[in-house]
Amino acid sequence: MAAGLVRMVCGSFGPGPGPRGVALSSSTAAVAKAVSLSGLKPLPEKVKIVEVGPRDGLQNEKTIVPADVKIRLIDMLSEAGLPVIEATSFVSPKWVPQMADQEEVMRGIHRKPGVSYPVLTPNLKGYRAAVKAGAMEVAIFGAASELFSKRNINCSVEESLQRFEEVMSAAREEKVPVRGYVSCVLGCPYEGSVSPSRVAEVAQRLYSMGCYEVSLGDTVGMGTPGGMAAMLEAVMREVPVHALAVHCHDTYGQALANILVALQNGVSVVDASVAGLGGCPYAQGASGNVATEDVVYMLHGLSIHTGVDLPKLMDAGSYICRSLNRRTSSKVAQASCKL
Ligand SMILES: CC(C)(COP(=O)([O-])OP(=O)([O-])OC[C@H]1O[C@@H](n2cnc3c(N)ncnc32)[C@H](O)[C@@H]1OP(=O)([O-])[O-])[C@@H](O)C(=O)NCCC(=O)NCCSC(=O)C[C@@](C)(O)CC(=O)[O-]
Repeated sequence: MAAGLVRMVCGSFGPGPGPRGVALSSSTAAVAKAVSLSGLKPLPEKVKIVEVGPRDGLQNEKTIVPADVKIRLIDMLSEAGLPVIEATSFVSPKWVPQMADQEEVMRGIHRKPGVSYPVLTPNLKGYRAAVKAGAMEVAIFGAASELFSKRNINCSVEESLQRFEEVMSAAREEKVPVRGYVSCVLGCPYEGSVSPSRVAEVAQRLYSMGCYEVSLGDTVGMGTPGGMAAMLEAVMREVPVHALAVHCHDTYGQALANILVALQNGVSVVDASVAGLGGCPYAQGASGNVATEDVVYMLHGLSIHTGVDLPKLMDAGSYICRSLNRRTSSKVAQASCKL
């Protein structure tokens, strides 16, 4: 594209000056009025974004990303105002070699006060190693699909819940907060459709064993807004909405629409991955998570507070894309000509 045309395209952001200039919409009152006129249900005033790029985003990279790059990425994300950054996972290095440097990463990050750095732990061995490495919060990860559970953590859903009980009991004693994931909430790459009642059952088990939050993962990004609404209706009968998060991959381009439906249902915690990095090693064909930049852009456009500085976030996205020699998957970053 000719340089002049690039400038023209990058300069055309409608009412406000675009992501680099913060003001995306005319005013909070105007947005609130427009939202209510459009018949949308009231949206939360604030959303907590859980940044999963350093873990979910990088775990599937074939070439090992040096620990110092991961550390710099995490530090840039905390500087951008992300309140929760999933830093790494304490899983078997034979299963996920990319996360084998977890101790070095945990040692190297500059912990910003007020920011949480949870890590994935599939079992007690992972939990113990995580705490030893300085983790102050962990996440356990189950699934609503038997076949996915088997491929991902080599056990049935029921066996996984028993392993998680062991983690929970150690975490309770040591006062370590635990987040829970349910994968395949809107479909499974191996089993196809997954019933909302099964998702609700697994979510309820995680919540009742003590997870302070349960993140509902559309692992392969096959869900659509109708499916999200039906699944949430079932889950919200078992788990209070304040304890729910959504974790949407964007394989079919449905992630933002699905997130909006979740917000309309009262969910106020959204997982996302900078630059849209990622994919699950045990979910063939899954693309990355929804890009954090795109989520922030949508939320700020709806006058929803996130505490995230979008230009700084885009710098973090540029940094990791340059390091991986990869084009960003964030539409907002692409439109802003960051890469
Ligand atoms: C769970 C296991 C370990 C079971 O794997 P296994 O082979 O059944 O485990 P095992 O207990 O039989 O042990 C086998 C070996 O692994 C070791 N081991 C055992 N546990 C650990 C541990 N914690 N850390 C390090 N090493 C461990 C253990 O010590 C032993 O070592 P060996 O004697 O052979 O040298 C394995 O299946 C695993 O590590 N899976 C991880 C898979 C993974 O990380 N998947 C991606 C994350 S999930 C995801 O992305 C979805 C999510 C969360 O984002 C939400 C969504 O999108 O839906």
